[in-house]
Amino acid sequence: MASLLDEVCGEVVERRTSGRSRTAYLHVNFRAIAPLNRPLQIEARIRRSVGRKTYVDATIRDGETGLRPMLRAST
Ligand SMILES: CCCCCCCCCC(=O)SCCNC(=O)CCNC(=O)[C@H](O)C(C)(C)COP(=O)(O)OP(=O)(O)OC[C@H]1O[C@@H](n2cnc3c(N)ncnc32)[C@H](O)[C@@H]1OP(=O)(O)O
Repeated sequence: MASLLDEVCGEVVERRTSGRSRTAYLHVNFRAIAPLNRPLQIEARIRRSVGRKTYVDATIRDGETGLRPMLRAST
């Protein structure tokens, strides 16, 4: 789950900013148990950019219910 969040955050930064990037830190909050064998909904948004640093927030939700996030991450 943490790797998924890292990947999606990296992808958003790659698409929205110029140049190569890499994760400096990844903070993950596990808020609920993520179900197996069900689709997941993963969302990542750039929170702010300061110089060459980009801050990203991401969530993973149940892909069928879309209810409150099971995981939250910030990078
Ligand atoms: C289609 C494409 C899809 C792409 C998906 C890709 C998924 C991406 C997943 C990954 O990124 S995997 C790679 C995992 N990451 C790494 O391997 C990074 C390893 N670490 C580094 O390369 C360096 O430590 C890093 C570039 C992050 C920072 O080195 P620098 O020499 O640039 O840092 P420097 O010491 O000059 O500090 C610059 C600023 O960053 C801050 N900083 C550095 N490391 C930090 C850190 N770890 N956490 C928080 N802040 C950090 C530091 O405080 C400072 O802040 P200020 O400018 O405000 O003073």
